[in-house]
Amino acid sequence: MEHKFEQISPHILIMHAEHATDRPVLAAITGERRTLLMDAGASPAHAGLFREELERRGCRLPDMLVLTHWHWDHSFGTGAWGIPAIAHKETAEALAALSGRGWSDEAMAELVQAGTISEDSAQHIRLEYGDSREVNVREPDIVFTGRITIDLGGVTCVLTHVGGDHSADSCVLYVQEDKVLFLGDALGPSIYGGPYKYSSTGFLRLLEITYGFGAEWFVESHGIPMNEPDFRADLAPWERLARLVDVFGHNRERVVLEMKNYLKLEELPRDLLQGVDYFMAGPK
Ligand SMILES: O=c1ccn([C@@H]2O[C@H](COP(=O)(O)O)[C@@H](O)[C@H]2O)c(=O)[nH]1
Repeated sequence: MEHKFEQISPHILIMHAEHATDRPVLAAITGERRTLLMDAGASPAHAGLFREELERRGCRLPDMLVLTHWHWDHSFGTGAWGIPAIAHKETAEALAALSGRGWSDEAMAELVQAGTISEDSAQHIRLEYGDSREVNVREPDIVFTGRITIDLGGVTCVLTHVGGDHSADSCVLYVQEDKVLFLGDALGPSIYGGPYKYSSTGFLRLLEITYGFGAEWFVESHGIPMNEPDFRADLAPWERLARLVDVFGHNRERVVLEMKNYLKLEELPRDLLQGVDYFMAGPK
């Protein structure tokens, strides 16, 4: 399989997301004194591929890492880096609850049953780690609440807790000098413990926070980096959908009708129809 790496701004090299096992974007942000890693990766194999590329390019290897949220694909690679990990208090609590557990099929079935992970995640973990899997969940070393700023030497990274439907511990990382905002999965729906859900007011709050940074580039963990005009265009129908749900509540028919009128379409595309379902399943 081909792996894709890209220098997206003067100080940032990313490893692109890979969809077979749902590996998210990883980023190395390098200043004059230090390199910060954004997300640890799904596994030692995932982490190892990025490390090899950094070495091949002669980049300074990461001195510390930050986690955008606890989900396995972002955090289970932590131990492989052997560096201090920084995470929000709720991320640390979620990882503490998973650390020391077994990850056999039976053990994962229990976690699925409890709504801690989904069957899709269990399947992705099986594919990422193979049959004789050894999963090492490491707890973070530095725990914060609210916001933490990391000075890499001429490059300032601000990790901010934003919460949201996807995961209550979600954080976003803003690299000030490069005007790049890493969103993790903060804009996604809730995926564990029941049907996928969005709350319209929660989603609109997150959009306001997102645009408030003044970023020129936006990176969602399972997508491709987008400049501001493309990102706004991509999010516009979702923003409209959330505003309609704010007004019409769980009146699905009306929301769908208004969306069709707005988009001047006979039928809504599949992803937006799915989005309507997520908003209908969630609180306002
Ligand atoms: O729509 C989705 C998205 C993700 N999953 C599974 O959950 C984990 C964690 O999700 P993140 O969005 O990366 O935090 C992911 O790796 C998938 O296994 C899902 O089931 N449905």
